Amino acid sequence: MADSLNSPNISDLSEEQIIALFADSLSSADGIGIGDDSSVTEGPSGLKQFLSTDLIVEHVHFRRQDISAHFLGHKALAVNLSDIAAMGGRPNGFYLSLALPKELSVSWLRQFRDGLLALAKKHNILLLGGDTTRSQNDIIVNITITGVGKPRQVKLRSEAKVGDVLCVTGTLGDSAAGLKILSNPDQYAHLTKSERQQLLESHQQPKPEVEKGQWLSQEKAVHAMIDVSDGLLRDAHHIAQQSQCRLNIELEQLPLSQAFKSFYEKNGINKQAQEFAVAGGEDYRLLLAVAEDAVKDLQKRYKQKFSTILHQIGSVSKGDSEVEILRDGSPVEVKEQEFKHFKES
Ligand SMILES: Nc1ncnc2c1ncn2[C@@H]1O[C@H](COP(=O)(O)OP(=O)(O)OP(=O)(O)O)[C@@H](O)[C@H]1O
Ligand SMILES: Cc1ncc(C[n+]2csc(CCOP(=O)(O)O)c2C)c(N)n1
Ligand SMILES: [Mg+2]
Repeated sequence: MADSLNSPNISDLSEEQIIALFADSLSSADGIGIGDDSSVTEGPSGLKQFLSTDLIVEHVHFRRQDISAHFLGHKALAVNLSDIAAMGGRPNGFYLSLALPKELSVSWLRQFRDGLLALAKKHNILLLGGDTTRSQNDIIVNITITGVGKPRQVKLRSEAKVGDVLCVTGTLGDSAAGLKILSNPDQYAHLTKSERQQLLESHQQPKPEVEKGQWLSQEKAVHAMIDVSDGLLRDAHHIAQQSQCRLNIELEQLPLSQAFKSFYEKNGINKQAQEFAVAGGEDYRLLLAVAEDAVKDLQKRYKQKFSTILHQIGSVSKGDSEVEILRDGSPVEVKEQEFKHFKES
């Protein structure tokens, strides 16, 4: 008791510092434990087993009036599937834990279930168990997901190499723009109905890139992979820290959707749009470090397979474990706020 009186509270710590209280090091040399998008252990039939867990908390990850129960069910599973995708794994089962306030309607819960199970069915994965309890006021959802992959195809955050090229599987910033629209609906009347719809959909119904992750995992030239959940800047930082090299991201190369550009057009501030896209979170795209001599061929085959572009957005170089953001080749300081649950690390 006396100790807690003198103790600062946890808002003085970063998320990384809080996690470090439970783990000696965030980067385990063999990639087995804490520090990646999932843990990696021995699985059945000589495969590796992936396991990951994610919390969704009302007021932190969503506001009840902003998202239907169906979409929330979808999103709760999607963010977990994305972590398995980032490892190059094939998801195979999940557990669902719920803390629910007594006043919640049965109809809300049924719709949540339908959204969740529709996505589970699409990915052919089974609900294996969970836990159910009461909460005072807020809805809290936790999903733990499992997956498998071939040992040589496991993609870690720690394997980026100096000279690699950075690629991203799709546009960035749409989800963060969707969140802005939900927060200030009147400010974005200049968007067409379909632009608005597209941005809201990215936020409320993200599409985890499971098939792309598995396809990319077969490529030896893909050295490292992570999913972009906290925002490109923060997630690139995780690769930089764990691979102990410098990541350089070129703002002009960032893939931005037409709807996202329109979202920003009103102010005519394109520079700000790029910075918003680099900082904004919940994109659920894959960021990868690829051997430079293989990237052109990989992009060609990726285009043939998925009819979409694997965007080249930067490079990996020797240096401190930091991320440098460049505009026209010169470093810039990004002023947009990154998403942080706690203090800046
Ligand atoms: N309380 C905790 N105790 C032990 N390990 C933790 C704890 N919280 C997070 N971790 C581990 O720390 C690493 C980073 O966690 P984090 O939640 O940031 O994962 P992420 O994939 O980067 O983000 P997201 O939660 O958006 O999927 C992961 O390996 C995770 O398992
Ligand atoms: C009401 C509300 N406020 C803010 C946000 C934005 N947001 C919440 S969590 C997160 C990063 C990933 O989280 P985690 O690492 O916990 O998976 C982001 C960008 C939101 N979706 N809803
Ligand atoms: Mg992740």
